[in-house]
Amino acid sequence: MTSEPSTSLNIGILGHVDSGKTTLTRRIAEMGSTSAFDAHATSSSNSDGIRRNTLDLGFSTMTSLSGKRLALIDCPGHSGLIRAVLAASTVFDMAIVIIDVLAGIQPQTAEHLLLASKFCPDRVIVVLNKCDLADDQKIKESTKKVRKGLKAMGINENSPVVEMSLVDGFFKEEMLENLKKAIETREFEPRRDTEKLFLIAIDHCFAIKGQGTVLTGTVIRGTLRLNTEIEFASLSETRRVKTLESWKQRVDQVAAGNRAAFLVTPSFDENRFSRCISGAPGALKPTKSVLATVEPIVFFRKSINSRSKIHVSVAFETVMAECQFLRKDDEKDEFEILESMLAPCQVLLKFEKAVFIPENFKIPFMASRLEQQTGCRFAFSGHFENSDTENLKIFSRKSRKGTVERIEKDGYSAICTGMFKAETNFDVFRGFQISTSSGPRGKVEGAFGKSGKFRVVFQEKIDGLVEEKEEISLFMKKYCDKLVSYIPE
Ligand SMILES: Nc1nc2c(ncn2[C@@H]2O[C@H](COP(=O)(O)OP(=O)(O)OP(=O)(O)O)[C@@H](O)[C@H]2O)c(=O)[nH]1
Repeated sequence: MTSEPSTSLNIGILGHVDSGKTTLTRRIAEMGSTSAFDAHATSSSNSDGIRRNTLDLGFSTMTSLSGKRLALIDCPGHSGLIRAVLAASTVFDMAIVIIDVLAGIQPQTAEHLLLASKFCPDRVIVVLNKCDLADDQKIKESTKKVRKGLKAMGINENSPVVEMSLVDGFFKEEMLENLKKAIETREFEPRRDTEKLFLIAIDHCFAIKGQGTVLTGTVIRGTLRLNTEIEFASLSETRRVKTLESWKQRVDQVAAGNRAAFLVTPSFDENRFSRCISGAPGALKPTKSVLATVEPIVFFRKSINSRSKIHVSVAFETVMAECQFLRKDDEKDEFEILESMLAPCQVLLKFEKAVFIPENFKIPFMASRLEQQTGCRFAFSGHFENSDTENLKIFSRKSRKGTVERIEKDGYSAICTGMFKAETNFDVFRGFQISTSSGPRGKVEGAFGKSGKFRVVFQEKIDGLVEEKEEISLFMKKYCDKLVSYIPE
C-alpha cells in the first residue's frame, strides 16, 4: 500500500447553469469518483445495491502537465444549489470559471467569481465556452468584459482566459492543451497542515449492503490513517476506518489536501448524514457562537443591522445565525455593539444550532441572504477568530436626557427631572456623571421625592452658570452585567 502524494490541488469547476461545466469536466478528467459526472443524481436505489444520496458536487481527477494530481470539483450552477458550492469552496486551491461567450457574466457566474475571489483570487482560470456560437469580434468583446468583471470582483485581471468549444465538430484537442497550460501557470505548492489532528470535509455518503458505509471527502488538515477512529461529531458517533482509498487506489494514509474514500462499520442511516466536517476524536467542538472579522461584499446592496438573521456557511454547513456587529477597542479590550455592519468591524455570530468546528483554527466563512431572489446574495465574509465568546466584554452605548428644574441654595447642587421614572432604583445610578449644556459636570446623588426627580451635585459653584430648564445628559455603557457612566470625548 502507498500514501497519496501531498501535491494534489483542488480545483473548483464553476459557472452559471448550462455554461458547460460538466461537459468540460468529462472532456478533461481521467478518472471520476462515484457519480462524478452526474451532477443532479436523485436519491434512488440502484441495481448495484448502492444507495446514493443526492449528489450535487462531482469529483474527478486529472494529471497536470507537470505531473501534479488535480482534483476537479464540478459544482452545480443552479442558484438553489449554492449551499453545495459554498461547502465545496472551503477546499478550493484554484478555480476554473466557465463563462458562456454569448451570455457573459451571469448571476451565478458572479456569485461563483466572488467565492473564487475569497479563496483563490490569483488562481482563477476563465474558460470562455461555446465559442462555436460566436464570431471573433464577439469573442474579443466578451474577453474584454470578463477581464473588467474579474477586476471588479478582486480577481487578478490578468488571469488566463481560454477560448473553448466543447461540442463535437468544433472541439479541438489543442483547446484542452491551452487549458492545461493555463493551469500549469497557476500551479503552486500549497502549504498543508499535516501535523495536527486530522479533519476531513465529507461530501458523500452511501451504504453498501452487508459491508458498511462508504464516505468520501477531502482531508483538510492532518493525516487520515487506516484503522484509526473517526468521529462524526454532529451525529455523536465514532467509527473505525476499515478500508481507505484515494482515487481508487488502496492506501494506508491520506494527507491534507487529498481525496479519500473509506469504509466504516457498522453502517450509518445515511439519511441522518449531511455534508459536514469530521475528524479525529476531539478535533471538533460544538460551538454556539463565534467572534469573527468581517469583510463586506461590495455587491451586496442591502444594509444589515445587528440582531438580524443571516445564513452562515462554514465548515461544509450552512446555519442560520444572529449577527451582532462590533467595534473593538484594542486599548480596553472591549467591544461596542454597532447598529449595522461597518468596514472594518467584527461580528458576534450566534448560531441557531451548534456547529462543529476545530478550536484555534482560522476558519473562513461566508454570510449570505440565500432567500433573496435577485441581486448578490453574499453579504460579508471573514474568518472565525474565537469561539470563547462567553467572557467578551461587550457593551452598547445608551444616553438619557433631562432638564434642570432648579438650582439649590447652596449653589453646588440642582434638582433635575425628566430622566428617570418614579419607580427607578437610584442605587444603580448613584455617582453617574451628568453633563449640562452650559458645561459644568455633576454626579447623581440620589432621588428627590418619589416622582423620579433627582439631585445632582457639582464640584464647582453652578449658580450663574447653569440655568433652570437647561438640558442635561447622562451617557452610559451598558454591559451584560452592569451600567457604567462616561463623558463622551
Ligand atoms: N454550442 C455549444 N454547446 C455546449 C458547449 N458546451 C456545452 N454545451 C451544451 O450546453 C449544455 C449544458 O452543458 P453542461 O455541461 O451540462 O452545463 P453545466 O454548466 O454543467 O450545467 P449545470 O451543472 O446544470 O449548471 C449542454 O446541452 C451541452 O451540450 C459548447 O461549447 N458549445
